Amino acid sequence: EGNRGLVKGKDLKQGAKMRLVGLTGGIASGKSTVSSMFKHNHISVVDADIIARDALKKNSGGYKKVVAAFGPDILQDDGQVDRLKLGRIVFSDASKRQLLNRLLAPYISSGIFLEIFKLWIKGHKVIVLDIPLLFEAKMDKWTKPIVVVWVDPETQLRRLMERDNSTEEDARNRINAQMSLELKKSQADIVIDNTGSRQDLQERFSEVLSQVKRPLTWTEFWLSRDGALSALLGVIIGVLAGKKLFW
Ligand SMILES: CC(C)(COP(=O)(O)OP(=O)(O)OC[C@H]1O[C@@H](n2cnc3c(N)ncnc32)[C@H](O)[C@@H]1O)[C@@H](O)C(=O)NCCC(=O)NCCS
Ligand SMILES: Nc1ncnc2c1ncn2[C@@H]1O[C@H](COP(=O)(O)OP(=O)(O)OP(=O)(O)O)[C@@H](O)[C@H]1O
Repeated sequence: EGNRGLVKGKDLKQGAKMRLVGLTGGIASGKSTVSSMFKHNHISVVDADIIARDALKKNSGGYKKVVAAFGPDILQDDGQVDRLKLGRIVFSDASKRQLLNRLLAPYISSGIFLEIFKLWIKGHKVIVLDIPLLFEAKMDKWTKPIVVVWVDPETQLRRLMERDNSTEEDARNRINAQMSLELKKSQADIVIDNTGSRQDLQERFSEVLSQVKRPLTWTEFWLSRDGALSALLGVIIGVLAGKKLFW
């Protein structure tokens, strides 16, 4: 067993296990909506978009790399990154997007692992990872089950344009910057179809919640204390070595 010798007793062994639930989908498919439902049910969520935002904060390591690569044109008067402007650039040009992903990847992945580590230290056993690019960044191998929030393409485009008040062209560019939602759906353990009403979503969510909260099994033992520690060390060493781990 993964945690033999480190903890004694059945309850403590259970306590050493951890379930990392992957939550992903397409842009505007409803991940944040589902993620707040998890939070309302006292399940902790690590939000990759927030970590990515921190990675671009003024004078952070990621900020310096991105400004050096993209030039001061992407800055506002106050020196912060103009996210709308940078978004227009990277969502209409695949090579620039790859460049941005490559520059930010080490900060985002280490930020995600740090958050997981903090929650794990506090004894959280079920942690939801809300990561839009879970598959693209190959982080799906860390998570089980993988929950994909799906919507039909017309609904996705309409909700995206309404939410961001964007043109159809900008919205389509953003959708096309991601792996197709159909492909993500085919790789999911659990699919949440969010094409219907919010009420429909709430009902489907309740079913998913009970699946996510079912007792932890020994198939999850590799994420025990030993497993988590070695994974974390691996990531830290990888990041320090400057390896391209996820992109
Ligand atoms: C380009 C940026 C500045 C645009 O900022 P903006 O505030 O307009 O959008 P926001 O960050 O809220 O992202 C909205 C959605 O866009 C999608 N998205 C963001 N980055 C990417 C990307 N590199 N590739 C594909 N889709 C992306 C996600 O679905 C995300 O939920 C920003 O998205 C960014 O820094 N992206 C690179 C970092 C990244 O990969 N983030 C995704 C987290 S895993
Ligand atoms: N079932 C629903 N009915 C109507 N509107 C919905 C439904 N679910 C979500 N929405 C709305 O659709 C938009 C997209 O949802 P949300 O922001 O949760 O998507 P997201 O997947 O987190 O997007 P992103 O990838 O950009 O972070 C929001 O404006 C949200 O309020």
